[in-house]
Amino acid sequence: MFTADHISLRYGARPVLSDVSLTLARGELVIILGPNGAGKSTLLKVLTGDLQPDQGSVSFDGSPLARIPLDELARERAVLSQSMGLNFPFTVFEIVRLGLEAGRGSMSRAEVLRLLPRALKAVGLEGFEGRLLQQLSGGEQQRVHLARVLCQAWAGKPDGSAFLLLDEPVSNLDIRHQLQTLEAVRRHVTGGGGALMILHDINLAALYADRLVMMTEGRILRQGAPQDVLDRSAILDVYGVDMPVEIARNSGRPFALLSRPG
Ligand SMILES: Nc1ncnc2c1ncn2[C@@H]1O[C@H](COP(=O)(O)OP(=O)(O)OP(=O)(O)O)[C@@H](O)[C@H]1O
Repeated sequence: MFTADHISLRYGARPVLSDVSLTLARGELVIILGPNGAGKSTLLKVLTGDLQPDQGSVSFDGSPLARIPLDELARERAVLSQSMGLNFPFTVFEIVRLGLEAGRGSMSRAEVLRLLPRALKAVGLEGFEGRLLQQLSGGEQQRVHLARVLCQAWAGKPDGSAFLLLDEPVSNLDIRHQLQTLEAVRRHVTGGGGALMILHDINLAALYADRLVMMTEGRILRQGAPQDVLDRSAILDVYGVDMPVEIARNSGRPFALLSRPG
């Protein structure tokens, strides 16, 4: 379990996170919503250990995050960042295998290699193994990285208990692949893992989250079950956009209606 306790962080003089507390348990899918610049990615980077908070602490399964060796951490949680910055002529197979290598613990090389086709299938990229990453579309590239992250999580914890920490994992995907990706994350969580995602689509977040976290200006405004968190006034507060919220008959989940401002 991840526990972030009273986190504050500044970039130079600018406060970016102010007294943020958040937990993430196995068996739970937590989705962070909030406007550009709210501090969502910064919070995720604090949870991954990439950024150190100025105040507060992060622990994983009761140990301070900073005390956990990086190779062990790589088996406990797999991270999808917003930008990958990979400019080498790697094939899809090579990229996804990076995840296997990062996560590989006690599993044999042959065992982990069997995870690769499963991950490519989960993101709808069967048959893409030999293609060069640079020659794929933006959405296809994003799905390759998702497959890499899934492989890392599965290889790291063969019992399915690893955590996925995903920064806007569906930002380039069409609706079918958005749903396919979120279903893969949901399956991971149902199988005993944990997942934290940053999304911008309010309705997609409300449909999939066990817990929604609404951030604005470096703070958590509300968190809880989607039906408890998502309402017209919260959306107005956070985004400055008036969106009536109804309950969808097919899912029983809240959904926000879009209309032109003014
Ligand atoms: N390396 C940095 N140095 C200085 N300021 C930064 C840095 N990274 C981010 N910021 C600032 O910190 C604030 C929070 O950034 P962050 O990336 O966490 O926002 P976000 O909620 O993830 O936004 P988005 O939805 O646009 O991805 C922003 O105001 C941003 O300009």
